[in-house]
Amino acid sequence: MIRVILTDIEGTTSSISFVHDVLFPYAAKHLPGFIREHRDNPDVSEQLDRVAEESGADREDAEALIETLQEWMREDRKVTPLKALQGMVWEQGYQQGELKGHIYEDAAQYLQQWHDRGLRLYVYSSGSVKAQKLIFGFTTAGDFTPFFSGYFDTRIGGKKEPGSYRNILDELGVEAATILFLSDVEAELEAAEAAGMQTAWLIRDGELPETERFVARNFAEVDAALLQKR
Ligand SMILES: CSCCC(=O)C(=O)COP(=O)(O)O
Ligand SMILES: [Mg+2]
Repeated sequence: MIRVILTDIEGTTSSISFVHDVLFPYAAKHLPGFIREHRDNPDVSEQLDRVAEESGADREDAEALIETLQEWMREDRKVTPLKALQGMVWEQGYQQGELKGHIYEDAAQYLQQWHDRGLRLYVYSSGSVKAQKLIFGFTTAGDFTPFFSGYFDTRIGGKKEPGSYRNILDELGVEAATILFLSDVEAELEAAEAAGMQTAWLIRDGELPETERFVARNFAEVDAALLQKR
């Protein structure tokens, strides 16, 4: 029986377009100025140490670090220090009212319903935990953070690695088969299944793939097929 929902964000609860056409350009525009202004802040400085370690760029050369980060953004690299810094930049945007998180209507409706029906809800995204709390805290449909019991990001491991899902299982202390992982990326579903979790593949647009895997267009279909038996 499914007791826990673990959900991806981009392409699952929220549109790919919001992340790629709004959030990522916002970070690309504001990150250089943010780093120049806040490079001595301990949280920023810690992430810049990690950018230098990971890239081999000179830690003392802020412009070289910024160029590395811009390159990682162009390549959509899911690197923890980039994701942490993007979250800090987006925080300013959400707080100033320049950003509002996108959430699909069906996701909004069922996240609330599943919470109210006693399911425990968790997020697992490549976006940092800060970024996850922001997108769900400042959505166009209100604050969804009260529905979530916890958040996981790349600090627990990459989303295509079975070990990351085993780490999440250790943290949650529940049987793998009681967790339903929702994602739009098949390689992530394969990794979660290798750890014993149940999965649903969200295909929001375009043709449905030929697959043995459970596929849904939206959260209503997930609910009807997998969660009504509870
Ligand atoms: C937390 S919103 C920004 C999401 C993000 O930065 C990203 O790279 C998308 O990752 P996901 O694992 O949600 O597909
Ligand atoms: Mg996704």
